[in-house]
Amino acid sequence: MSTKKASLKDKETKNGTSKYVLERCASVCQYFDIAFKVMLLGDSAVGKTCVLVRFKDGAFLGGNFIATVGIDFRNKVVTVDNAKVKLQIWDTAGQERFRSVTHAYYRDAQGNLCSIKTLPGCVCCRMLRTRGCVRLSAFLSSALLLLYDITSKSSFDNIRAWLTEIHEYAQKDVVIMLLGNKTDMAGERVIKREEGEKLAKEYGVPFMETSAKTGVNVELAFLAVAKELKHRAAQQPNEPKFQIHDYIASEKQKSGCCGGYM
Ligand SMILES: Nc1nc2c(ncn2[C@@H]2O[C@H](COP(=O)(O)OP(=O)(O)OP(=O)(O)O)[C@@H](O)[C@H]2O)c(=O)[nH]1
Repeated sequence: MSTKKASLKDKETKNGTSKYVLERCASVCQYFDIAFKVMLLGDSAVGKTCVLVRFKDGAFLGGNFIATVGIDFRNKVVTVDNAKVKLQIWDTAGQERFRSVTHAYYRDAQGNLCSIKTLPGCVCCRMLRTRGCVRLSAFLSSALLLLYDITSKSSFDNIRAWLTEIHEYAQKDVVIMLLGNKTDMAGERVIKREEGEKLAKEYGVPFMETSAKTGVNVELAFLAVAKELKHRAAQQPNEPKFQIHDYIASEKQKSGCCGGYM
């Protein structure tokens, strides 16, 4: 730690809060305007970690499959309508034996006030109250990206069970999107796109097919839920409601990409 930081850290403000911590909190506050949680769910090996890595780093994790143990998260800040939106993306383990861990996080995926968990002794919540800063107002709501693998019938069949579980454990107003991953594996496809579309329509959730390998639709999936969450959080009374289905359709049209029920 630099001498400057060390000396700042040593100094206490009137209310006992270190100036160093306050300054760090303030700088992180400026980094984004609003934060949301996005959870990746679905059977083991459908590609949750790969989708996250594709979105976060623009790379594909090929090679040997290493199953996620427990739960992990990564942050990415995206721009939505000129606002900096921080997505805290939780990668869950698809294996049945970790299911109880995942359940605990469904509920926690909402209303978590202090997002700057990386700072020891973070006083951000106190800062929100004392400085009237509303930009970090909360993880106002959250989204779930539910994945199946288009080459695995069982992962598709299990989507109904996942949705039942989500309705049991998650907050009622959570944004849900269904993703059929691994579209690059056309030769091994066992689930037609229409089947994914039909299931999504039945549950009234947006749907698209993705490939963590080629990157197709991965960014669009995250941006669509970020936009939906941001609009829900900042919607003015006389503003028209954001339509995630229309947004996805128009973005796909722009890119000339594959259709899909939304
Ligand atoms: N061809 C292809 N392979 C993929 C794609 N996405 C993931 N994979 C492969 O599928 C395997 C499983 O991917 P993961 O991302 O680790 O799966 P996961 O859903 O996170 O699995 P758990 O951690 O057990 O829940 C790995 O071998 C990946 O390389 C994709 O879009 N295309």
